[in-house]
Amino acid sequence: MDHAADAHRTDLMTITRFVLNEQSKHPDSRGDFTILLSHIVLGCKFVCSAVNKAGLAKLIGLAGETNVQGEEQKKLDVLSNEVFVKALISSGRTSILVSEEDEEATFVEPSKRGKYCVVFDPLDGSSNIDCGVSIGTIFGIYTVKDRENPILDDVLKPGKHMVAAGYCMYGSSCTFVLSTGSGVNGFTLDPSLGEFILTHPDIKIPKKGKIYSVNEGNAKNWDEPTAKYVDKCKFPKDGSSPKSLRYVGSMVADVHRTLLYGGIFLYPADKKSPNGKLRVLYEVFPMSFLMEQAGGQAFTGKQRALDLVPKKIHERSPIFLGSYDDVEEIKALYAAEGKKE
Ligand SMILES: O=P(O)(O)OC[C@H]1O[C@](O)(COP(=O)(O)O)[C@@H](O)[C@@H]1O
Ligand SMILES: [Mg+2]
Ligand SMILES: [Mg+2]
Repeated sequence: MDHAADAHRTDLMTITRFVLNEQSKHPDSRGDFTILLSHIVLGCKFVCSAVNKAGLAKLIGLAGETNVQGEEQKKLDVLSNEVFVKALISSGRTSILVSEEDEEATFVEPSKRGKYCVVFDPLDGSSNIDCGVSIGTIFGIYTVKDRENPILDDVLKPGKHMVAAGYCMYGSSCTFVLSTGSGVNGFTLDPSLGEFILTHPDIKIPKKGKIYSVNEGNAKNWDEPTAKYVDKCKFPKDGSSPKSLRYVGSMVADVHRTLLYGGIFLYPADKKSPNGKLRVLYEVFPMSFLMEQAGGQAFTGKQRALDLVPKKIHERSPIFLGSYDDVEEIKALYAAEGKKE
């Protein structure tokens, strides 16, 4: 690194500095959230490094092992889960953890408890892990009502009650996107500094987009409003240009592109999966929270996604999210369908 040329970079807005600035706006804050977030960020850096080395894992091992010949490698999603569970518990700021990888919620032992509950998908986009395509981590944060007595209802709450949500995308660059309920900000990892730097301040999703994103291989089983909507994207009758189709198959990557370029991401219900595929607590809610904070919308086919009240921690829901006007269109189609019934 050319230190003289890089001297000016010390005034960069790192994620820690950003969150400390936010914290200073709340005089009664004791820094618990800042500490929790720094542990999440550390987990993301660790997973980012493991993802970058994934193709070499058979040779050099993951998690810093140097000679693992003959030893079975940990799968990346299992490793990521361990990383986040440890990072979150050691923050001393959590009481309940819900991970996609664990059947049951984890209740943190009393001596390590704190005021937050974290729901997370440690590695999202599992079908893309082995071919080096973008994957990510998704998280949402609630507060616990009574720290002495955390209960499952502390996390079985509508997404609108989250105090923060975000994701980290392990792609051509490592990008961390965060909302604490007052807008959305994006940070990019500078590998030479090991710091996330604010690169996308105050992200606003375009009001209308030119891209739709869906697994069209499921079209045969879609309901009528979804089928009609996708047909309109391809054969618009109002003289506008057809939308482009982009589908990575990693929610983090598909939602990140939707957030920056505009458009709509759909994972609808179908005849085979009446509740869709994506999980309410750690996929649908955090992404819906970010979309609304960026000026977009998130809809389940029946209601505002953030109003859903989950009954189980791994519950699923159909989801349509993205640019305000594009989601308005699909809402109108579902409303018209409802009137027919
Ligand atoms: O392969 P499909 O059916 O299109 O599903 C893709 C969706 O499944 C997911 O991979 C599910 O997440 P996990 O990989 O965390 O299980 C999403 O990231 C993505 O949006
Ligand atoms: Mg996922
Ligand atoms: Mg996952």
